[in-house]
Amino acid sequence: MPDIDLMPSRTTPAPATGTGKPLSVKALRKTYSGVTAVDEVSMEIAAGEFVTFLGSSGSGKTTTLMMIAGFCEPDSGSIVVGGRDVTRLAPQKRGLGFVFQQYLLFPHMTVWENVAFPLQLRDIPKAELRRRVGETLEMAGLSAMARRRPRELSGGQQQRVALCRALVYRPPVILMDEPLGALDKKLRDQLQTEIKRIQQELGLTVIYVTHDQEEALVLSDRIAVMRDGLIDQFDTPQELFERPRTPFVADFLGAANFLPGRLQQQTSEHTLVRLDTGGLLKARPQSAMEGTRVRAAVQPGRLALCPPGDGFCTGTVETVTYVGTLVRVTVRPVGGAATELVRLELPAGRAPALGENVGLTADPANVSVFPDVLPDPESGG
Ligand SMILES: Nc1ncnc2c1ncn2[C@@H]1O[C@H](COP(=O)(O)OP(=O)(O)OP(=O)(O)O)[C@@H](O)[C@H]1O
Repeated sequence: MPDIDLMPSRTTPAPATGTGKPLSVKALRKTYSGVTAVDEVSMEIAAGEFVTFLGSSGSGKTTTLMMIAGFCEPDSGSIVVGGRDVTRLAPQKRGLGFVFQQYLLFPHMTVWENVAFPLQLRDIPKAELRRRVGETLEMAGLSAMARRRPRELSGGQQQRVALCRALVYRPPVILMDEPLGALDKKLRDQLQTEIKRIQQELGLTVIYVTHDQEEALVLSDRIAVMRDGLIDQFDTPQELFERPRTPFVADFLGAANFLPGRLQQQTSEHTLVRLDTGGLLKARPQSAMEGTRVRAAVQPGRLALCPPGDGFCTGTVETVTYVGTLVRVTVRPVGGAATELVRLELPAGRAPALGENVGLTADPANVSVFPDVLPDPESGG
């Protein structure tokens, strides 16, 4: 973590108004001793958008955020905030708000003083300051704790104070790096809802970093799925789910089943895949060549049971696990060489019996097809 000065400088320009693009990133690149951490990341973020960088550890999320914040210098590329190129500006001159996993509150100051500090730095008149701090604390449910010091607060309350301090001066963009990472699951869920509510109420533009898929799905208008320093796909949660562009996205977001087979027919309406288990699976149209090896991806929640012989595959139920109102089922397909279990998520009322012989079916609109990178078994490779 760099030496962070969280406060805006007195010369920070007025935040951009709610029009146009508050943030534009072009071809950002960063290498560390020959290792590429971020490789040509570009994106445009609209006013009021909640955008999340999602990816596994080491995918370049924090490095990208730190370059936008100004704590890490890019090798190349540019960052434009509210129409102004800030690529070479110090963090405190970019006028952005920050919330990190570590709360970084001033321990000797009360909650009120912590939140008022950014406004004092900017010489905001006293009456205006009182109004804005009061409103911000109220919104975050912290009014009753205004006189406490950080050590007298829980982790969740401290993080709310940090959030208030970031939004009290209404920066055009707020950057958050795993802000809920140190909290337990229940508190995380509660604060996610609060962050989303405040963001929507104030129309804030937020860039958020997390490795937690569920958190990203709950919070985001758009998610940039990152892998090896690159954005695999930058889309709405629904698009990522329904139209993943890479196997990585399908797997990372939906823990998809990948069913190997060969592309049999391609029309403008659908793609037909002859699965290795023998059945025919209909998917949405793709741009792969007929005859090539492919993997059909379908999420567990998008599969349904049908009578054996009716669907794209028949198999035996191996496990049935109840998870609240859902039931997780695994099916061992019969036929062909494929032995991978197929995972389903069904409403609890539709649970099959262990050992039952079932058919599997899926709406073609929910099936993606990707070229297979594995050697073709029929070519002897
Ligand atoms: N200061 C540094 N020096 C050398 N390598 C670095 C440095 N910071 C990051 N890296 C490397 O750059 C890559 C991207 O790191 P980054 O922290 O951006 O990933 P991340 O997706 O945020 O991961 P995490 O979720 O674990 O924080 C990693 O391979 C990491 O080891």
